[in-house]
Amino acid sequence: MTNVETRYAIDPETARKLDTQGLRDHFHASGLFVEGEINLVYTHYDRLILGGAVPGSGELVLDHVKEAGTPSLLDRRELGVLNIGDTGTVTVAGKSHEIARGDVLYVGMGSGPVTFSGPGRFYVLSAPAHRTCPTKLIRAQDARRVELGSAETSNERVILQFLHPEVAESCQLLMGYTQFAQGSVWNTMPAHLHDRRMEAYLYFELGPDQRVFHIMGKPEETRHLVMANEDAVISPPWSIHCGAGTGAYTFCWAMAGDNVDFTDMDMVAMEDLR
Ligand SMILES: O=C(O)C(=O)C[C@H](O)C(=O)CO
Ligand SMILES: [Zn+2]
Repeated sequence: MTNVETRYAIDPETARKLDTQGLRDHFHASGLFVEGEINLVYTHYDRLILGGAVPGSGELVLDHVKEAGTPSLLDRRELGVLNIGDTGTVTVAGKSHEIARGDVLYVGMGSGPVTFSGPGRFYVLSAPAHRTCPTKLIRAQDARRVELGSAETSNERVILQFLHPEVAESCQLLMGYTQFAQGSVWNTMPAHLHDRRMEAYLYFELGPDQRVFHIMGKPEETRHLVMANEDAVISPPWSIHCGAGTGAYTFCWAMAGDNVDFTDMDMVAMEDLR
């Protein structure tokens, strides 16, 4: 079963007038990971699709998605898959890939239906593509590592880059996840903007009684969204995206838009935040 929810893009002036539920309706997504289901959110920000596939004891096939307007989803799109569960299998074009927790599979445009099986919990991300790049499994140990932050500012962390020009070629998708040193809770602080690219975050490995306070909005007009384990947030191109956890967590970031330049960021000065 594949369920799809559409989220339309809204401008910052509209967003600043929203109450808590309004913000959640537009930017927050929960319940993506349900056994026996593929649950997708189709956002009109750069037409990124994000979602979860949890096959359990059966098999799930990602194929026709009406919202994409093509017979098969990947006819005009590329796909990234991160496994946040136990080792599972993703089969593409007759080839099965064993994906361990923390590995990422890139699937190129035109690959046809994608089949999920085994005890994995698969986070899927798809963006429109204009050419085929090779399907590639990237193990966690082969990701590009960027160490940032410090214990003094509670933001010591390592960014693991999987869909990045130096690791695996893609058309639009950039993707990876960020892990924290023990005791560090702040992600993406100091904050930044990149109006040329939207971003989506999935928070995971968060305890059931813990939450991440995800901060969004224009730097001079911030709001927060309270995120539980396996909740996702859509970050519009005009918004900062950062957060602090009440406990340990990991988050997957993914971007689509004008370029695949991870360092294309406009830093926001602390004194400009409101
Ligand atoms: O911890 C961080 O900082 C990040 O992971 C930043 C995101 O990857 C990002 O916002 C990239 O634009
Ligand atoms: Zn960013």
